[in-house]
Amino acid sequence: MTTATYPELRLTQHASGGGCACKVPPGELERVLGGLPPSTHPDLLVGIENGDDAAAVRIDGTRAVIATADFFTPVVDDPYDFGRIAATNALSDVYAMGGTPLVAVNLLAWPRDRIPFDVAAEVLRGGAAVCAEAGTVLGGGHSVDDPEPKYGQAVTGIADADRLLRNDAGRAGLPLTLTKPLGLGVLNNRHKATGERFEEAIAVMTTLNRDASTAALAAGVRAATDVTGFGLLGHLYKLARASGVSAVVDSAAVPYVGGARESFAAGYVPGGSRRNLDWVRPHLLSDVDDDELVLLADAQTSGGLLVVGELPGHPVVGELVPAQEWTVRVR
Ligand SMILES: Nc1ncnc2c1ncn2[C@@H]1O[C@H](COP(=O)(O)OP(=O)(O)OP(=O)(O)O)[C@@H](O)[C@H]1O
Ligand SMILES: [Mg+2]
Repeated sequence: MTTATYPELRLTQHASGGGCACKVPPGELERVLGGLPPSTHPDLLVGIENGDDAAAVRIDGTRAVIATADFFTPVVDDPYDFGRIAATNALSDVYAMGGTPLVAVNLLAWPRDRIPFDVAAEVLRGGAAVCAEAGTVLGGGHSVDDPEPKYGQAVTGIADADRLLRNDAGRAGLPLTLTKPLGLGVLNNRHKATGERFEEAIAVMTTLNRDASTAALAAGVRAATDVTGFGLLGHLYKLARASGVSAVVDSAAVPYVGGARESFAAGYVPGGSRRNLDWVRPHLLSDVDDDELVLLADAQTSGGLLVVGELPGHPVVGELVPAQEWTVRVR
């Protein structure tokens, strides 16, 4: 079964949001999670206090289990690509903690009365292809009827308990490296509006963060996060805040997927990107205009790793500095 069987089908038209841009706004999420009782279990190495990428639980003297779940509405029309992107994004949070994903289970929601359920098979096939590439066992899943299609995975991984890539381990004086270009939210927004296909964006969103994670661990990196729905500025703000430092971004050094700037200038921008900027703005000092800031806050789907340290082959986009009255500066 392929999209050729349903040539008119446009998955993105069946969802209000799309991809990581459909995440709950960061400020609201933190307010609600703040009401949860804190976990004091002695083996919990990383919980929800700093909004890190996944939970980490020590299981013996050296190892930690990494647990995470991610699912969202279609970010592209092609069901196979949607499956690949959602799975790549779900595995990413394990890589962002410095872990190896061992087993994934599918999370599927489908409006069976509006989209043939056969199409869901294509989504699942895309997710399975990514797990095969990652060497992750796909071990089952859960499926529900839902007014909007959604897909993702819950992923369990393993990591060296003393070598996690945490978002609270950033130190002043260290460079910031970004392993994928930005602009994915802008291009996904244009794809949803026009149906145009952006091959480079799909290639970026289906690239595993595995190699970047392995390179970061080999380089002795201690702090990293993945850049997803809250954008570079949002995730960098969270990392700097959790680490008790401030961060400087060199806007000219930040890479973008081809066509992103033109698409932004033409008015394609997800609502989530502006919300991200609004959230960070009280903690921001900027030498650049608002358009540049919205691009830097663009809600990414299956974005790259933001690494505190240098990685060969990837651009340094800024640095961490001692804490200032602002948390993020863009120059
Ligand atoms: N419903 C929830 N209950 C408990 N914790 C939650 C819930 N939703 C989100 N969180 C926690 O809030 C933090 C931020 O979540 P968020 O989804 O932005 O991060 P993430 O897992 O890194 O996602 P992404 O796939 O975008 O990288 C994480 O620590 C996550 O575990
Ligand atoms: Mg994450």
